[in-house]
Amino acid sequence: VTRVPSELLTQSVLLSHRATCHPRAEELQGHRWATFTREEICAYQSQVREMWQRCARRVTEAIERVVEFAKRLRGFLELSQHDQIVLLKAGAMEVVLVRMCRAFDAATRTVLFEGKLAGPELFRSLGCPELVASIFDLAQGLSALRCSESELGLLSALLLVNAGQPPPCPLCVPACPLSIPSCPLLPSPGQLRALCSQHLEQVQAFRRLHPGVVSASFPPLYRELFAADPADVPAGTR
Ligand SMILES: O=S(=O)(c1cccc(C(F)(F)F)c1)N1CCc2ccc(OCc3c(Cl)cncc3Cl)cc21
Repeated sequence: VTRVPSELLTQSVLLSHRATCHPRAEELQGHRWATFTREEICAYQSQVREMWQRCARRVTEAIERVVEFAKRLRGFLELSQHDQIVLLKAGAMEVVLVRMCRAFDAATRTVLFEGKLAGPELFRSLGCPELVASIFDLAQGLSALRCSESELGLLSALLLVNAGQPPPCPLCVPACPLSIPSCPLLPSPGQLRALCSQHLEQVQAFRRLHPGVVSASFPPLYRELFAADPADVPAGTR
C-alpha cells in the first residue's frame, strides 16, 4: 500500500473541495448577499409544487458537485463502480448538508438560496417545518465551529468514506481509535443520518400527496436517490 504523506493527502482533499463547492470561498468572503423582499417570500410560500421542484433541483446540483468531489479523492475511482455508488448513495446528502454551513449567515440566521439569503419561513410551502428547522440548526451549529475549507473538505471526505457504516455506539468509540473522534460540537453521524431519513420521509409524503409530480418534473438523479420505485431498474445496471 503506497503511504501518502498526510499533508499531501490534505492538500489534495482541499483542492478537490475548493474546486467542487458553490459558491466558491472567494465569492462568500466579503460579498454582501441581498435578502428576499416580502413579495418574493410570499411568492415562494404560495407555491408548493414549484418550491419542491426548486429545492429538488438545488439539492441535485449540490449532489452532483459532491460526486465530482468524490471522483477527485485519491483512490475513490479505484473502487468498484458498485462501491462508488454505495458510498455516494449513503453519503452524498450528508456532505451536502455539511457544506450548507458555508452559505449560512449566523448574524441573520439565514442561508443562501438561489442567490439571496433566506430564512426558514421562505420554505414554508415544503410542508416540513421541523426538517427545515433541523437543517438550519445544523448549519448554525457547524458555522459556529468556524471550520476552514480544509477542515470541511476533510470532514466531507470522512463522511463519504464512512458512509453507510453504522454510527459508532458511544460505548465502543474509545476502544476503536480509527473511528471519527467524537467531538461534542461536530454533528454526530446519527444526527446527519436522521436528517437524511427525515428528508426521505418527506419525499415519500409529498409523493403520496402529489402523485406523478416527482416522476414527471424532478431531476432523474434526485428520483434515483430519493424516490426510486421498487420496479425501477437502477441506472447503473441498465
Ligand atoms: O433547496 S436548497 O437549495 C436549500 C437551501 C437552503 C435551505 C434549504 C432548506 F429547505 F433546508 F431550508 C434548502 N438545498 C441546498 C442543500 C440542501 C439540502 C437539503 C435540502 O432539502 C430540501 C428539502 C426538500 Cl428537496 C424536500 N423536503 C424538505 C426539504 Cl428541507 C435542500 C437543499
